[in-house]
Amino acid sequence: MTDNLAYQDQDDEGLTPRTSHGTLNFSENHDDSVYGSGLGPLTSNQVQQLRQLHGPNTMETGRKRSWYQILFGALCHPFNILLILLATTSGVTEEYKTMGIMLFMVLISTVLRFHQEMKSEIAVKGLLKLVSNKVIVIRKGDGGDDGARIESNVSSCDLVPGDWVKQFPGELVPADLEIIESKDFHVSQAALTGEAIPVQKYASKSTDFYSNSGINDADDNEDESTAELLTGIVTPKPSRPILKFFRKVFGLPVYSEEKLSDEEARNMVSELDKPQLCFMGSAVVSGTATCRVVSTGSKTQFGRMASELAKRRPENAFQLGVRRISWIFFITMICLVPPVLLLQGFIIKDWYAAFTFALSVAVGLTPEMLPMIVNTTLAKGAFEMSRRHCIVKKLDAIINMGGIDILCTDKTGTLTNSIVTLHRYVNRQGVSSSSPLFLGYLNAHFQSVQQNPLDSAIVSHFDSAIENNEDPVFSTIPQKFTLVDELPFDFERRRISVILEQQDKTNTLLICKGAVEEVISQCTRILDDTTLTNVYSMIRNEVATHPLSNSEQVRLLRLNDELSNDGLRVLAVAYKFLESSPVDPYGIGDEAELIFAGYLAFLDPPKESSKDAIKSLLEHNVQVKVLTGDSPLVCQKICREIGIPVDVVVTGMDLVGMSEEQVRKLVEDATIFAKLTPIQKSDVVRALKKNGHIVGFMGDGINDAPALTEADVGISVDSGMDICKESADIILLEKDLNVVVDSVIVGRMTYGNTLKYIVMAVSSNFGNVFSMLVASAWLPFQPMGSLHVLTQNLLYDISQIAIPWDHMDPEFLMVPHRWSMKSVLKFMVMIGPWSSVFDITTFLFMYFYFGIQTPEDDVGLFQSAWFTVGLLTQTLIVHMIRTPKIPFIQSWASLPVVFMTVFIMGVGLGLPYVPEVSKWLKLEWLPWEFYPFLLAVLIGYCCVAQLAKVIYVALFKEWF
Ligand SMILES: Nc1ncnc2c1ncn2[C@@H]1O[C@H](COP(=O)(O)OP(=O)(O)OP(=O)(O)O)[C@@H](O)[C@H]1O
Ligand SMILES: [Mg+2]
Repeated sequence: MTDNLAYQDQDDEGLTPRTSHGTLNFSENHDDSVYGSGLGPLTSNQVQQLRQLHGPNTMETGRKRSWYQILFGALCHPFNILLILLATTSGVTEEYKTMGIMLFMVLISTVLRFHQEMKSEIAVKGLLKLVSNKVIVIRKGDGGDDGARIESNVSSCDLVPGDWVKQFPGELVPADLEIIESKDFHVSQAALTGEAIPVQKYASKSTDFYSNSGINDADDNEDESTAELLTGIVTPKPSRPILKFFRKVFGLPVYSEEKLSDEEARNMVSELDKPQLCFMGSAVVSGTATCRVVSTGSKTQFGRMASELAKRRPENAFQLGVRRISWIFFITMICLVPPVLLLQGFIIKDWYAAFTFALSVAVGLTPEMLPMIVNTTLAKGAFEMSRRHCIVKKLDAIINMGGIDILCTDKTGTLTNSIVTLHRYVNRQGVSSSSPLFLGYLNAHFQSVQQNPLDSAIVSHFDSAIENNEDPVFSTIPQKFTLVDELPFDFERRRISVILEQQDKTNTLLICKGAVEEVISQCTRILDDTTLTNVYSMIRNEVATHPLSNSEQVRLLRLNDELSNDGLRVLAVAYKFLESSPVDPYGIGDEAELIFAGYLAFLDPPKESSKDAIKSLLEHNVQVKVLTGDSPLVCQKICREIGIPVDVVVTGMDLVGMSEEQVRKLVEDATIFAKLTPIQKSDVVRALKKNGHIVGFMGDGINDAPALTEADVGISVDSGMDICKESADIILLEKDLNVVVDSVIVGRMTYGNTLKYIVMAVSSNFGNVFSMLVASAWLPFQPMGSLHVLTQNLLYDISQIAIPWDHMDPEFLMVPHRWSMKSVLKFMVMIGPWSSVFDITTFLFMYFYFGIQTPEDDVGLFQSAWFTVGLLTQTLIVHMIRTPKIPFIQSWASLPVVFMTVFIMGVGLGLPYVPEVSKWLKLEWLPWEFYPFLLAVLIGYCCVAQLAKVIYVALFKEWF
């Protein structure tokens, strides 16, 4: 009990008074006045009152951000802060013009980033509303406490403490729950503990007491264990308003103010171990349960841990790369500014001017637009994807999407239509027979787990058989049985059984259906179907059966192969009679010595659209591999039809016992992986990743969740299991591979535009560093005034704001791309210094041709000339670097980029001639002799840069 009380002991003052059995939290969570008189399901009135008290069952995590958080994020980037600091320094030294320009840069980068991020946030929020996790809730009807229990499907946000919910495999536990009743109920708490192995949860003795006695009684009860159970329910510290505000602004969860202490963490673990409690964020792996909600939203254990959990997410290569690049810029600046200051100070002997010059060089070397361009490009990518009905949960997943070179996918619904129909039902001889249909129907009808497409197909086929009056006995069937027990489906056994009792209590029947090998392996006899007069004779045990011989087993497997080769998905159906009141509860051990009844064969034809999508993926150099739990033959047939190569087929059995090396080799060659368990699916993805691939995984079933988490990009669909949507990075509103193709292209485009800016910034900065050092060391005057440096920088920044709206060459979009720091550095060294050659040429020209050699000469002309040359070459670099081709001849930038660059070049050329502005900026008229030189420099620069590009591509076989 002390364990649980320990972390209840804190409120704002750390002084939560305890009740006799627990703490205030207990009474807070279970306030009698609103909690209802007992612990049965709630009435709608109670639900309303509880919702007012506890709010919706949501948490302030994830990517939902309000406008001021987005604005704050856009403004408070280290580069902006640096600029604001530099601007403040300029303000202090009364350099108001410099200050104004710096603040204007901050304004542009903030406003643009804010605008694009808001736009994408609104679009994604709108789509996210369409994706909500539903849960079956049991509430009382209008008759108040006496009202009938009504089950309904509600959004998990609508749950309140006290609600009763039903839980099924694949669902996420929607709140902290206490189990009332369960069957083989296993949950994975990996999201909370990192422990992948599912744990069993069941109602404990104390819970039984609790649920039977009603909350008021429980409060008075002496039973310590009940109090212990209840005190496990956490109410976190309410945040102080001021802290709450700042946490909100910083996008941190407002409900968890501090890190858990060791003791708290220990207590939490002991909570997680309790078999009768299930926690939000866990996933139901198998079995079913009826539970009562104990805490919702931020009051759950998950809510409390969310800030800790968020930190666990590792950065991907791209995020890490951008951070490193930012550091490189920063360090370069720190290293360069002091020598520039000293050189200038000693040479021109004006320390004030040297200081302002060094300051503006610092600004010039800061890629202040980097965060704006990266985030705007990503946000724009997310917006583009949202237009294709594709929700990006994590922004950087877009970049990974562009890098995918292998797409693994499940089969049903992705490659095939999700509409499965029951096509044939045959006996051991392959002849149509009602017995497998009849047994299959009972199995599908009585199982409590939500039906999958195969079960739905059986039920709807059976219903239409009743409608068509195919067999009059059919219509009376469900009423003749009651469900006694059930052995739920799992992906290891690949079978599901129900145990039914005939209402006249004559027989107890186990009906098993599942994957062919897995069912036949449990059969010892086979139904002699020829003696069947009507299906009742079978369940009355009036039909002959005979032992299943080895040769007959082989024949059955051959029949399965024949059906599978026709593209049919086959399930085997078997049954047996059981003792009606066994000593031990029914269990998986009862699935033995079964009587084989026949096959059900389903039609699940390939999707028309997937053929084009596969072709397009292959054209875009994305290999497609199918990872399925289904049989290899059906999968091969479908793959052949839609154009996936089927050279090497691997099954789950092949992988068992293989070394990591062998698996890594095998996964390269094979395209079809059949009969995989969920863990094997994720093993295959991991092996591919280890081989150096960027792997996308698309799936929608509970068995796909581990692989979705493992993959670089997990893709799921709105109609998929909750756990899949939770594990995925990208959710599609329609399960269509063509949307994946579009997303890959958007990803590559986004990556290209981001990288374009990064390599432009690194290479032009690298060149500038050289030019500045040479100029400072050589010239006895400033090569450019600080105001010139800043204005040039500002104009250059403006010319680049259209980059997120640029396009990439079609060739670039045809291949996957991945972040490589090495490439960026190579680029910087190989391409960067060329601009310095032309800067130094300009110095020489001004020095010798115009004779500007001492501070007494026309320094203003020198500065104006370098201002113009620097601005024009820098702006041209946008066109040079965006493509490995010849700009304007082989490849054009998008209209916004062309417009912005031409506009800025025009402004640069015109500025010296605008009377007031040129005076303000200290720019001078340039004589006509300068212009032929300028033209020669620009042409020379383009030629040299093009040559450098050709050499670079020839050497490294890549262009970023
Ligand atoms: N409702 C069911 N009843 C009995 N057996 C089932 C049922 N659902 C699936 N199985 C068996 O388990 C096997 C694996 O399940 P399933 O086909 O759903 O795996 P999967 O990997 O999700 O396949 P896919 O790639 O087609 O989505 C199936 O081939 C089938 O034999
Ligand atoms: Mg599936």
